[in-house]
Amino acid sequence: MNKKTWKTVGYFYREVCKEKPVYIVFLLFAILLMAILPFVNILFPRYIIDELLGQRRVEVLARLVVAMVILNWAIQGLITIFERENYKLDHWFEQYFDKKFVLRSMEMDFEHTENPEVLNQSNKARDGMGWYSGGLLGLSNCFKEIVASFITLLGVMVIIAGASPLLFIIALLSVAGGSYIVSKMNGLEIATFNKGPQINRAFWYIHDILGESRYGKDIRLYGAKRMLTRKGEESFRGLYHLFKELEDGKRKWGCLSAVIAMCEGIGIYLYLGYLAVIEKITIGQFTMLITSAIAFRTGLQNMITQLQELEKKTGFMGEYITFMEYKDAMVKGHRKVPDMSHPRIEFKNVSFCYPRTEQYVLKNIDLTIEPGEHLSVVGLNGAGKTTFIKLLCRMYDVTEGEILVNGVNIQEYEYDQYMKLLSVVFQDFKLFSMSIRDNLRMGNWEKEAEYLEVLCELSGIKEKVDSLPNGLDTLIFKYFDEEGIEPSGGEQQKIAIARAIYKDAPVVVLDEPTAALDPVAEYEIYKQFDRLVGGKTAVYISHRLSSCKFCDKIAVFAEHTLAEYGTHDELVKQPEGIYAEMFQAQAQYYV
Ligand SMILES: Nc1ncnc2c1ncn2[C@@H]1O[C@H](COP(=O)(O)OP(=O)(O)OP(=O)(O)O)[C@@H](O)[C@H]1O
Repeated sequence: MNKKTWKTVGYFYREVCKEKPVYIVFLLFAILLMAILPFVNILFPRYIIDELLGQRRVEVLARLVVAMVILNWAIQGLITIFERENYKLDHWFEQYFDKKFVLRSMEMDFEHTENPEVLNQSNKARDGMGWYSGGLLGLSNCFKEIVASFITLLGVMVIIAGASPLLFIIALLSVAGGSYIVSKMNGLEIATFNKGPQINRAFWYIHDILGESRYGKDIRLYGAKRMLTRKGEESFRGLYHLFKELEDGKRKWGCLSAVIAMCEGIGIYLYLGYLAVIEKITIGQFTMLITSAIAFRTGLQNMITQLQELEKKTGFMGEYITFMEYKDAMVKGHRKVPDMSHPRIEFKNVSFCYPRTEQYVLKNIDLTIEPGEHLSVVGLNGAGKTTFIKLLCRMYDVTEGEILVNGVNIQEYEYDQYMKLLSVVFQDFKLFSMSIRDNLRMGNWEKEAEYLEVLCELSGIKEKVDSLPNGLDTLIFKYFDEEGIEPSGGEQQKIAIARAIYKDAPVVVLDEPTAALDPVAEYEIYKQFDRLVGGKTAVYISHRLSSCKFCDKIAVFAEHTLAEYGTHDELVKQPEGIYAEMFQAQAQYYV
């Protein structure tokens, strides 16, 4: 067994001991009983047969048969009870490890979620804990077989030792052949597992697209049917070939294994039959030795197979550990965030390039957002406006410089507490296929129900909600419920704005919040802006420069840097200014 096997076994059983130590107790009892059971069926028949061929005492025979049946029944029954208890716990652990996996996926550095290597590893982790290994149940079954086989082997060896070393040699040769075959089969499975994730991800990507109605329009309008079908077929073919290779290989080695077992059986019967014919052993001993030789062979073969299986399974399950232990690069602060209703935000000489890229997306940004100030961020596409917000939200750490909130580098703050300072609506916000109420509350039940009503009114979705028979309890999208709604882009944006306001954080960031709104709704949002964000600090990214008018300051991003900064009145007067030019360009269509 290699180091990875030990590490994986240690990792999982440490968790078991920590969470449900009784699991180990049941496992040990089951192992002990499994080891004892074969001896009942090896020893009793010998005495029964010898009694039948010898004195034929009915009373002795009856006692032997009853004892054998009761022992078999009792041991088997106890094994079933312990296994049933462990089976229940296995399910508990299946959920436990899955929950840890899901939590890790949600808590890991955001940049990992954009890294194909991590995404492949995540797939490997999930597959590795699934049918490839059978999870903890698979691991425990391996253990049970290994330890029980080992104990049985020791006993059987004592029985056979008195008979003949030739029996050992025949069984050992057969086991050696069998083990070689198992190692070949395991190699095939490992190769399949390693090649699987890329093909799997491509295959499921196409499936997920087809399962989401929002892709339906583009698929039809752009005639994407052929392209997607082709790509789906390609990845399906890839998967088919992968598994066909595996099954063909396993079948070939399986046939060879059957031939070896058959040769061994013939060898043992011929040899022990010869000893019985020349009366070197009794018929009872013949039966016992045949059963012992078979138990020895199957025990040893089983032990070796399960050891190889353990190595293979822990290899698969080790992928889960690799995923769980992915190093987070972002600084983890531990400073408590003080109660702050009016934070002051400072970008100090901040530069940034995205992970695995070398080009700076933001360069030397110096900017202060005063408490309660409303800042409008404008600029051409790709200038770095959203990136500026992502840095404030700690989706990435800055490459150079620092961001301070109330004089403290945001990296020093405890992450979850820091997140409570921010209510953000990104351009690519996502609503969940849950009720409107759940989408607004996001598990936060502190606010009064009436507050939701007010919010719906402010963000302009009240009319829509009131028109629905189930009101706020209507499901968004139709994934789960025919009566779910498919909100328009603008309606979705209004719900997203309401969700951000519901969070009631001291800093509100809206990235293109009105892009999908009609002019009336947009006007309403502008009009309600002060009521929506109140005296909170707010950052407002928009290409519609009319929105800048109700902001205190405007930051103009160009060529990845802060090109202009000031009030609307100041910037609009700069003759060569970018802002003045953009404002004029938009304004001319309205005169
Ligand atoms: N995850 C990422 N990895 C690498 N580069 C990225 C990533 N996200 C954005 N970029 C690049 O960073 C640059 C700035 O993008 P950003 O989204 O900040 O621009 P923006 O000013 O908000 O643009 P828009 O007005 O179009 O929304 C772009 O060139 C973009 O391609």
